Amino acid sequence: MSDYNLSPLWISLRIAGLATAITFVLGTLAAYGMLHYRGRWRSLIEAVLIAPLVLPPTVVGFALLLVFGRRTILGQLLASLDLSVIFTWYAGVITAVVVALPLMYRTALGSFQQIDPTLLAAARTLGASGVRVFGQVLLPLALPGILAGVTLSFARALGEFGATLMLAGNIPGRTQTLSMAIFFAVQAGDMRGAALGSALILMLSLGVVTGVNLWFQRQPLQRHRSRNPSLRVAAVPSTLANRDPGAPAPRLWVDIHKRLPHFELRAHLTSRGQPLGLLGASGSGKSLLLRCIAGIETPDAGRILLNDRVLFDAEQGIRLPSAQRRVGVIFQNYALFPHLTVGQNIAFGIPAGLSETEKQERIQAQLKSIQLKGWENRYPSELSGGQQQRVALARALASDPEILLLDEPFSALDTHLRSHLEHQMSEILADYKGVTILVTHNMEEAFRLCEDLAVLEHGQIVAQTDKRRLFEAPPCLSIAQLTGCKNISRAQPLGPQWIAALDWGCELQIQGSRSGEHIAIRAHHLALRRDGSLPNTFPAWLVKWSETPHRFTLFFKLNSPPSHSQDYHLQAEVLRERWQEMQNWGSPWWLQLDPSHLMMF
Ligand SMILES: Nc1ncnc2c1ncn2[C@@H]1O[C@H](COP(=O)(O)OP(=O)(O)OP(=O)(O)O)[C@@H](O)[C@H]1O
Repeated sequence: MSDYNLSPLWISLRIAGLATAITFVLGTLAAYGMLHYRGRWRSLIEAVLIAPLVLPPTVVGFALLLVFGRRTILGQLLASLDLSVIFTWYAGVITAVVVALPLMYRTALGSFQQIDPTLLAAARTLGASGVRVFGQVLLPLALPGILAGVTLSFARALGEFGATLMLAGNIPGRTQTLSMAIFFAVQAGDMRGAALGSALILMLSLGVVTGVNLWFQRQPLQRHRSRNPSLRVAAVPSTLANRDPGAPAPRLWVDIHKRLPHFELRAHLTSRGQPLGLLGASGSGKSLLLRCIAGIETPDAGRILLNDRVLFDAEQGIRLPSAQRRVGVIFQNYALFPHLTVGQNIAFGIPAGLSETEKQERIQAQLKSIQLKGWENRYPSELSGGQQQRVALARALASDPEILLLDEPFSALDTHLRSHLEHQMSEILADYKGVTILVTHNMEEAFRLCEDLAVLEHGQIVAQTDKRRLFEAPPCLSIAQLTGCKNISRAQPLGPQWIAALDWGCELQIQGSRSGEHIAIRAHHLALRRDGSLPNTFPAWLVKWSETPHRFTLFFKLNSPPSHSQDYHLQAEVLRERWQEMQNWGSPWWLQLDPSHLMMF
């Protein structure tokens, strides 16, 4: 070993080291650029970036000679500056970058694509610029893939032979790398030299790969230990402080149109400062509407106004980016940054310009308000679903948003936690003075948390009104169903104030002059009587029942006994205690459809 010329080793390390650094920068930037680029040149650009991986090294070398050769334009330009690339170690760096770049690019792109896009959207809604999203969210989350790319690039650069030989030549002591030294040692019959060179390359490549793997295996532990920010614990007032009580109520005005390949959203919505519940069947466009308001999606036409600001105006070409909209979004999966602690997650959205002390005060105030004081150094993976939801709420509120968009925030929680967190949420929302929109499937939840309700159906807002009004007088059949009405029958007019309920097999007296094709009554409005003396009262046979801890749902058939378990007309809901009294009355019961509770559609 002592007489082995080590210059190829140093040249290889110098070339591979510099090439890896350049490849890392170019590869990750190219991957970031291509992550969002959907233009028509995408396939061609990808093909060019990947080509060196699939082309023979001699072809790559020849192509580089055509670019950097002494007779080319670039070569002559360099010569006029007394510079030359070919037959220098820089040529080795250039070829190593070209052949390693596809590996770095592909691995980085693959890692970026694995990252939940909601995390990036969340970062943008919290006011982060593109550079910050890249540096603080995308890059750290893609770190395993990026490191794999760096390792592969280093190994590839270290082993590059054919293209380097063509561009840099084999000049001992200047451009001769280990790979070349091995090749020429074999040619010269120096098997011992070739074996030593090969062993060096093997040790270097395996050493780097193993070293990176070992470092990375220790990483989760290191993260939890070393990244604990020195968050100062101090008793501070809540930052959810009420805004000026005399301030005008916050307002949102939305009138937008967005066309997707299989869906069209045409939504007109206003919010007058009270929490607004957004109801609608699955796929009706609720999340899409929120994403348009947050600036994650861009409508094709229309306007979005928030207080005195225009967030979007297609005609005037105004498209305020998410980061400038001052929206706080609670995503369905909460979208907490997994590589940041609870404290760092909350700090992410705090507007720039505050001093470190003010920042810490705001974090502590948020932690206090969500009852997670002392949890600032935990990672999201160490929290329960309910705790994650609260951190997401605190993170959104810490960014001081003018509007809070909550996309089914309780959907991932069990019933007990749901009601507990709903209570906490209602207290926080009561203090929050911005616009709130809550998307939910749960009618009762919407009723408890919101004052106004809007209903979205097939991409259109079909109703927006005070919650009580929506339940008492649903404007259409689908809203009656959506708000929990279980008894619906086709209707046929019989005369003034009389209709035939075709599916219930009875004739009913109705109030006023309302007409329609359907008649409906809510299950809790059906009344059980001892006799048929009141209007719209019919003999009813009990077909079956289902029970919850406090209520019974009773399935009745009117006017004749049932023939099977599906042979029923109406569902009535009664409290358990009341049913225990009534069940002794004996069959048939008398069921009253009070005219004042009948709804026509
Ligand atoms: N990026 C997209 N590209 C194409 N179609 C989309 C896209 N985003 C949403 N859609 C379609 O738009 C419609 C509305 O989706 P959206 O997620 O808003 O529904 P939703 O009412 O929130 O449903 P859920 O209650 O199930 O979450 C769906 O039919 C969906 O397939």
